[in-house]
Amino acid sequence: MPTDVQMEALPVLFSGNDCILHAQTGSGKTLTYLLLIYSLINPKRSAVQALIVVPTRELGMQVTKVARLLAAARHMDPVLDHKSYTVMALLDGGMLRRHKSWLKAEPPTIVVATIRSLSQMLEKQIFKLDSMRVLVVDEVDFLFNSSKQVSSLRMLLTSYSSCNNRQTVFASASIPQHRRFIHDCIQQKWTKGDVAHVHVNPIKPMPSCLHHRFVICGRKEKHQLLISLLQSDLPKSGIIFVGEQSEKAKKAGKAPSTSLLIDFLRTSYEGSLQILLLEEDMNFNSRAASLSDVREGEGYLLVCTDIAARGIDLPETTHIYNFDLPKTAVDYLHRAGRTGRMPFSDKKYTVTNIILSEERFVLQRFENELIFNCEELTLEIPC
Ligand SMILES: Nc1ncnc2c1ncn2[C@@H]1O[C@H](COP(=O)(O)OP(=O)(O)OP(=O)(O)O)[C@@H](O)[C@H]1O
Repeated sequence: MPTDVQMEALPVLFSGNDCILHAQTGSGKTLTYLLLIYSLINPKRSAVQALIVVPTRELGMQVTKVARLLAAARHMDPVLDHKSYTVMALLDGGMLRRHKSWLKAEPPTIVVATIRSLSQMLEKQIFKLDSMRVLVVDEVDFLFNSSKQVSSLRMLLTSYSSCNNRQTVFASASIPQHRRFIHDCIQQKWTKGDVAHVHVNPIKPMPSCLHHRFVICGRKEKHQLLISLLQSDLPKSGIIFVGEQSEKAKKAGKAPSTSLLIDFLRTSYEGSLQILLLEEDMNFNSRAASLSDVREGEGYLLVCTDIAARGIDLPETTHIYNFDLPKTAVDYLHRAGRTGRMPFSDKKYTVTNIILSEERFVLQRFENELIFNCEELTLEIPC
């Protein structure tokens, strides 16, 4: 059964239009663009026919997994003569040397890539994108906002500007100033002039299955308050978002808040959930290990920075805790959207903000901007 965004976007995509897919977190945008890709590409052609650009290795691994699941299903189709679709993940921290020989020997049908790894391969002319039928940029607003990634993305979009036999899809739950963005897309020829803007729930960007709360406490009480919340909520699995360490604190050799919180939880949390960490400064193998533990484990408490706020799909997550408030309303939207990821479920999921009294106005601003209500919760903090 298609979700709302799939119902609205698939006819547009199947009729050949370029599309800005703008719909709530957890609404099924990934399957939407993958269904377009599988409807157009031909496994008998030996060329890269679809490219999906993602902002992080973690999201890339997830999209690759879904693309491979669909490839396996298509492989069973007798009409296709058992010719298989191949999906290559070209992601930062991957084994680019191994990929090089694979690319030279037999180009994959679909490439899922982070912009840096992709640019390296294109610069060295290891493969070509001349036969590309679909170009997807997932979490497009994040990529345009990222000082490290935006220039390479612009270069890619300009070098492979829109043409008649290629479809372009830009996807995100948040596209700030979307009219301006669409105008730029057409002006710069990143999309065709008749690009469709599929905007689902435009007046309610936040999924309605989320219940938002806040607790006010002093700076030194935050850790203990989190323990009290975990004891009373008994989450099935939860994600705890912590602010990123400032460059100044890094230079001063201070321990990051994530490590301090992990150490605290390992000594003070008495529940049964596995405690895991995901942050930028970990090496890629540890990052991959954390996420695979999350996916295979019984139940988890994932302590992370905003690295896990975009696109990551862990449907078991029942609770989100903002141990530190995010910087912007858009970040709030994406963090909160890591729960409530079962499109047809009528369950409620909880997002809890642990804030200082002086941060109440910031949260209020997010509420106004994203049109949701946050309820105050009072909790006894044990000494
Ligand atoms: N038609 C469907 N029926 C049931 N489940 C679906 C359907 N389409 C997608 N899903 C599931 O919904 C979940 C969310 O989908 P997906 O990750 O594509 O969301 P998204 O819109 O990309 O969210 P985000 O903006 O947070 O990245 C996934 O677990 C996916 O398997």
